[in-house]
Amino acid sequence: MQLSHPKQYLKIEDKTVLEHTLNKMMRVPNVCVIAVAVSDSDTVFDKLAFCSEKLIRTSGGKERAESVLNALDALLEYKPDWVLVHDAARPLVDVTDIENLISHCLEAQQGGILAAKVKDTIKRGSSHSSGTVPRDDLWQALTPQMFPFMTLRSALSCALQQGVAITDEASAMEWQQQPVQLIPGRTDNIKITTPEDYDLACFLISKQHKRV
Ligand SMILES: Nc1ccn([C@@H]2O[C@H](COP(=O)(O)OP(=O)(O)OP(=O)(O)O)[C@@H](O)[C@H]2O)c(=O)n1
Ligand SMILES: C[C@](O)(CO)[C@H](O)COP(=O)(O)O
Repeated sequence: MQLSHPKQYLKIEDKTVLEHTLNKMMRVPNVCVIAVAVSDSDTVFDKLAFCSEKLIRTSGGKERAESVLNALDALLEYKPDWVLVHDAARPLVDVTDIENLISHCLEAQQGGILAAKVKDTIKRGSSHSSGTVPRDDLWQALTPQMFPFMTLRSALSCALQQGVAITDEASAMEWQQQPVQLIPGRTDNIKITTPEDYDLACFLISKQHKRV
């Protein structure tokens, strides 16, 4: 985003991206505790006006997987059976989608992720296309991603120790041959990565607020 401050503190309407995201997670009845991985040098988080005893602050890591592992370590004392991992940069997530993910995982007793079927024609190449990729079984991984707590912790910890590339929790579970259900989620659950995503997120949040 080429910003001077972390993108989770960009304002959308009267709140930061992070507050919008956390408000969504706090509305999910099954969520008992939320660990937020925040850089140790961050001075903004503690000034945000969250009034929830559900929230705990943990240290962020250099990579996403390290942040997640730190957060899982902080949750150990609560002895959770399951955990949902969500990107701060996805404030548009739909609470009904999260509840649907939770139901599927609990019913099947298997982990799963919100995901969206790829709907565009996909090309392979750098400056020129070297071909079109069949997309019948291609999905875009979204978050939250929900897994049995101890299995995820051990998969992430082994993957980090062995230098395996982990861009989401599902990749650590796949590497350990653990099942990952693909649960269709709304495609407007976008990750704010570029300035265009931010503009779209502002528009979508105002639309969501008009619906509620
Ligand atoms: N060291 C890191 C990096 C990322 N994340 C989390 O991973 C999510 C997805 O990462 P992404 O936003 O794609 O990556 P960043 O490195 O945060 O951002 P950017 O690509 O815009 O630089 C973020 O919302 C954040 O919640 C994290 O916890 N710790
Ligand atoms: C978890 C994720 O948002 C799923 O789409 C994504 O993998 C985050 O990874 P990034 O490499 O930080 O974009």
